[in-house]
Amino acid sequence: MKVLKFGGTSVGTVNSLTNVKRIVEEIPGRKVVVVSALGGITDLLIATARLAVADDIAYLDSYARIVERHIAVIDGVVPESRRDATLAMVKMMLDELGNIFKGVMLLHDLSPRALDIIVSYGERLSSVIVSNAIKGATHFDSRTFIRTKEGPHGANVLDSELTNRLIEEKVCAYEWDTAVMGGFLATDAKGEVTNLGRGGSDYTAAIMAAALDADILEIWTDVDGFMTADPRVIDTAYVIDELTYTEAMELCNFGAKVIYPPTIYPVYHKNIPILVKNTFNPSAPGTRISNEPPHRKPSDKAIKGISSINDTCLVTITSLCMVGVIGVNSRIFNALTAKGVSVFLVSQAASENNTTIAVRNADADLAVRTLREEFATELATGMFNDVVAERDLATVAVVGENMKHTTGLAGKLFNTVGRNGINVIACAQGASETNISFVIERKSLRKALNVIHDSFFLSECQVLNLFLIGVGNVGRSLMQQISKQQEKLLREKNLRINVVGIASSKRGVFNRDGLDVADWRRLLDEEGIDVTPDIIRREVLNMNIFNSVFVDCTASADVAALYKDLLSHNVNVVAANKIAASGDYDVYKELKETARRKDVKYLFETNVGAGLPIINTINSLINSGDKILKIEAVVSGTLNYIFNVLAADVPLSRAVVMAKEAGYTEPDPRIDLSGKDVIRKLVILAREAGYEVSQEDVEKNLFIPEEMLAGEADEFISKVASLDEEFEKMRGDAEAAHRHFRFVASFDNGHLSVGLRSVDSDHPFYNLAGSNNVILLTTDRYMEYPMVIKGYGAGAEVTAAGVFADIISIANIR
Ligand SMILES: Nc1ncnc2c1ncn2[C@@H]1O[C@H](COP(=O)(O)OP(=O)(O)O)[C@@H](O)[C@H]1O
Ligand SMILES: N[C@@H](CC(=O)OP(=O)(O)O)C(=O)O
Repeated sequence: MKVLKFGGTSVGTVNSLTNVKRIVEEIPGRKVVVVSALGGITDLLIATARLAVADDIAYLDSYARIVERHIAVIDGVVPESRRDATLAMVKMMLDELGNIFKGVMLLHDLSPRALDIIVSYGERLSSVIVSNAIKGATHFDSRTFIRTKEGPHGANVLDSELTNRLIEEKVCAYEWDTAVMGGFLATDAKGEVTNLGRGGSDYTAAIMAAALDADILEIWTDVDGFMTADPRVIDTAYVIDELTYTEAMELCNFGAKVIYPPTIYPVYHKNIPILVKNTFNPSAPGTRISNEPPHRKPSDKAIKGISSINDTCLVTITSLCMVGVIGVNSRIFNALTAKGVSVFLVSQAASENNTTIAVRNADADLAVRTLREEFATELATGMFNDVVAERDLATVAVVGENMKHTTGLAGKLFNTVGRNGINVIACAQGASETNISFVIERKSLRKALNVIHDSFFLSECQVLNLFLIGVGNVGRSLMQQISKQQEKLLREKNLRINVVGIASSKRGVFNRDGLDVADWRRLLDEEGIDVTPDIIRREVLNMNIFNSVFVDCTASADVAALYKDLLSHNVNVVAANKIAASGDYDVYKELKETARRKDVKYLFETNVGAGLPIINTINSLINSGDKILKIEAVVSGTLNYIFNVLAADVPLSRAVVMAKEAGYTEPDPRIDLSGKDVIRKLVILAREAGYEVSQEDVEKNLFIPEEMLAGEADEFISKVASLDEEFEKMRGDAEAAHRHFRFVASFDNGHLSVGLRSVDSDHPFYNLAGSNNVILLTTDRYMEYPMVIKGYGAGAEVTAAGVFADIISIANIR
């Protein structure tokens, strides 16, 4: 025999009730059907009662909605032959309910008992409707056999013995094929209406299954089964095929709403399996919960599921005198038990000098008061420190019986959350090793659940969440490359690039579910908000999303000023922007140290030589014990391009315009022409080589007079024309002598300089076409023949590719 429970989500509408009817009618033989109130009705009953007691006439509208919903489903699912009789019964109950609400309003009294009576109408009404909708069904009033008694601290608890006896008498003794009854409902020893607690219909069904020795208990809901995490929080959560009772219990106790926690015990005790099924997709296999250990496959994950509660307060009692003293914990728990405070996590270090317990926020004050009273003498003498409460926290539990076979799991877990800037405030793992629970700040809960789910369940697929700032040449190219490459990276490298923010200097669009980069222009125009760097910072930090990467493709000092805060919040930074790495030395150093301390990356490979592997190479040399002695470099693609295109018919001013049009220059070409861009790059190279240098340390032999650089960027090009003649002469002389002009950056024996040099055909810089860059590194190991790195050193495509490579290196994929 089967016991089937249909939750509020399954009996909420005509459509879902039609499915319920079909599912039940197709099952041959005897079955018990336990139903919840129509979805949302229990909450509506409570809300209506609260309006009535507050003398708020709006209760009548609320009551009218309750009436409407019930009448509508009768019209939709009860066969015509029984419709009038059902309507009459339901209307009678609804009238009673209306009178009760009126009484509550007139008396201004809503006792717990009255509220219990009011909520009972939910299941009383739904069970009458369902029993009339299903062919050949018999209705049973569960108030006549589900009995509660007073438990500790006045709570209603199931009177199992009496209930089992009454089920025998009131249900088993009768002939029926399909028994339909309301879940949740009960009566107490005095015959008053009570219930089994919110979500209690599952429990009713489990009690019935155990009492009737059913073959199976089926919990029908609106998802395909028990999932790896709450699907409303984690959109990649998926259905678990099999769970043991222990695993299900651990997950349900900790907020996995799909099954009410007390449900497991009665069926576990009788070894009756539970099957969680979807009313809206009955052919899906669902989740089977049983005693049999799941059939272990090599591909099985160590963790079966994650659940959480966001209502946590930690209460800590500390004393150096607690060490080795017997009975402190017993006093803590006895005192709390006497006051009815439920403790759901305990953590005590082996040093024994403090004990931390987790309670619900609502119990926090009582817990603190109770412990202060219990340890009043010790507190007065200063033996114990004051009892402290830390509120607004959340607890996460990761669960799985396979955890006990897996070493390094706790390490991976805490490393994963730590790298994402989530601080673990307390943790507990029982020796059964089926559950690791830990407490974090409530604001980080969503991030923690996502990052754990991502790294433990989708371990073959890693996610990077990107904020792309700057939609100039490089930013636009990067978005094109990402859009083209996204699918391939997912397919071949299991790397999911999820763009969660795009911003220009004026507009920004942010969405944690991901944005279509190919559509960036429309998104910014139609869905964007006005932004400033500070607004961008707030959007990134407030999203608080895991594995996040801030990609700066701007040339803005204000955006660069955000890095410190972002890195401190465990956001990786990839910068094409050179300002931070070449600016104030202390800032540069601090950014690198912050990244190291927070275990995130601050990468800026494209700051020198666009996509060429220069900074990574210098780092590899240094890390393997080499020493950089000398750097000679042509690192301005723009200047090299300009000197290469200069010709009798291409004067300097024209060459500058051509460089800008080809997308080689900085947004403001004066940054290139003034040598500032090369100075910055040289400083970055020397710093990465391990030297404490700044832009002021660079000897500057520039070729554009200082006064020409003042004023607006647009005027600059026309001013440059005044240099055309002089440059043409220089060019002619150089050509006659078979020499080429190069703007060279040099670091030699601690001395930094930049300047224009003419080189002859023997020099490695002589053949350097277009906008190419070249770097010569003389090191301890590359002394006689310096290492040469050469290639395209400017241009949106190669720079964006370098930025993309930095982003991908964060994921650490091969
Ligand atoms: N781990 C989980 N697996 C499946 N569902 C979950 C989980 N955690 C939370 N849920 C939520 O529980 C809901 C089902 O519970 P509930 O709304 O009480 O349904 P019912 O009315 O059928 O009893 C699902 O719609 C889902 O959003
Ligand atoms: N109707 C009750 C009992 C119940 O179990 O409902 P559901 O199965 O929809 O969670 C409640 O809302 O608490």
